[in-house]
Amino acid sequence: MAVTELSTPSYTKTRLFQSSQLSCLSTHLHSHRRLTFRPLPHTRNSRICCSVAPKQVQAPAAPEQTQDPKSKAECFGVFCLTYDLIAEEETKSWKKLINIAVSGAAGMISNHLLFKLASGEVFGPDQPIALKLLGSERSLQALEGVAMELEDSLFPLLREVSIGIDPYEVFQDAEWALLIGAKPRGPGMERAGLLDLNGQIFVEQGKALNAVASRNVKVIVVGNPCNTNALICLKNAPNIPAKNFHALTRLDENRAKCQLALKAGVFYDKVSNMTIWGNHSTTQVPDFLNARINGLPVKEVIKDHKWLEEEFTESIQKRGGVLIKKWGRSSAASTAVSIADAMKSLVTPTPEGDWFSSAVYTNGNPYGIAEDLVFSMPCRSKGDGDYELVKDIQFDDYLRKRITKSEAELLAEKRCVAHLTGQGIAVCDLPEDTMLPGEM
Ligand SMILES: NC(=O)C1=CN([C@@H]2O[C@H](COP(=O)(O)OP(=O)(O)OC[C@H]3O[C@@H](n4cnc5c(N)ncnc54)[C@H](OP(=O)(O)O)[C@@H]3O)[C@@H](O)[C@H]2O)C=CC1
Ligand SMILES: O=C([O-])CC(=O)C(=O)O
Repeated sequence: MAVTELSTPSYTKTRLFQSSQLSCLSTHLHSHRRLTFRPLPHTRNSRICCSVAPKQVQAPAAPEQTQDPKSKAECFGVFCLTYDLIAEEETKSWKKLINIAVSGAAGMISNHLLFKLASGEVFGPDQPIALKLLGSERSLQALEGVAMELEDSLFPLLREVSIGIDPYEVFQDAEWALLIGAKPRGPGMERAGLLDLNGQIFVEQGKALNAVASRNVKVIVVGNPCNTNALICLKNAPNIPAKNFHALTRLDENRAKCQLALKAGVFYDKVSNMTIWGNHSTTQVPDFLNARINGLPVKEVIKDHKWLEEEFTESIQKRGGVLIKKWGRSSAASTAVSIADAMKSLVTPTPEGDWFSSAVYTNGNPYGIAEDLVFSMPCRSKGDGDYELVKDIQFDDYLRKRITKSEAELLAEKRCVAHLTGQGIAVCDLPEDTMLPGEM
């Protein structure tokens, strides 16, 4: 590939220059989606950048016709350019590129999340990223629209974007997999039907992660019912540590912190140690026994314990549904914020004495919760992507009873998807047709 060193080695300028000049190239590449562009190794610390003259762009290789282009993950537009990385002082200190795969990438949550990730908000200003976006036949065109917006955003840290509809392609070498895509429950659909339908998606995606993702990929399942989808996914990915799978309950934690702050008349950064226990459903348990406001137990600050047990608890369990009634669609922006929070909690050391909630695999948990579930619990991280469960937690009868109810629900969901987890024949005896937060 011919590359020319620009006289002004300003990284920002270079990116702007490229993008404004390359719209026609981008179009050209779109109209030749069948062509395969052979990427050069992604290098760091070299002092050359891509230039704008057509000859300076890597020439497309001869078309390879062996694979159906629809099933192949392809780089998108300006992200198909290969160039040696710029030699700005800034980029010399950049870390190694990380691969982030996102399913449901054309959906509403992703539409917020992708831009947060690309901005550097989660991994910091020295962490370049590659986004690998999974869509479907039905969403492929919308996915191109998403990728076009990413192009137009000129994010310096966003080095690669590829889109595709085959998880075996898209999840290749993924170090993070954010599994957002799932079918919403339609009118008249039983919860068992939803578990089965979405479960099939997570069987396939678990198998694909197992086959092609990084062996230490961190997986966050958002698509509902997220706890049981995460269980299905991890059971179908036996070569990836079960500990690496999370189901998102950070939105519930954030909601609970906000409502406690409101009641106590403090700003929400004063609320800490907030655990959500159990399922991301209306049986979830926002734990006001162990949470703190200004470092004090919540029950010492909010004396109205009846409010905590009844109004507060129910308002968190059902907040997603209330929001849907007002908005006409489910929480997307705040969910994206909470996914970013959940990721940051794993890559940043947890502040001393505090913790965060995540639904993780119960395997030797210290709380007596049934093993082999994905259950939201209090976690701490050293910032290395891993976590440990918090040990010094108090329980009382109220908390135990509520946790047991959510546990029973998850055990029933597990029996209902046994055919998808390799654990025998499914028996759907869901105790009551409890709801996702958004179904109320
Ligand atoms: N855990 C949590 O805290 C929260 C979870 N959620 C859940 O996140 C998920 C995504 O929400 P959101 O982005 O708002 O939803 P959208 O409807 O905007 O996007 C969902 C995506 O799921 C994909 N999908 C997969 N299979 C189907 C199917 N059979 N029918 C229709 N779409 C399908 C679609 O992408 P494609 O066609 O590319 O496959 C679609 O783009 C939902 O399951 C929602 O319930 C939402 C809020 C909070
Ligand atoms: O059910 C949904 O899609 C919405 C949801 O999970 C929530 O808002 O917590």
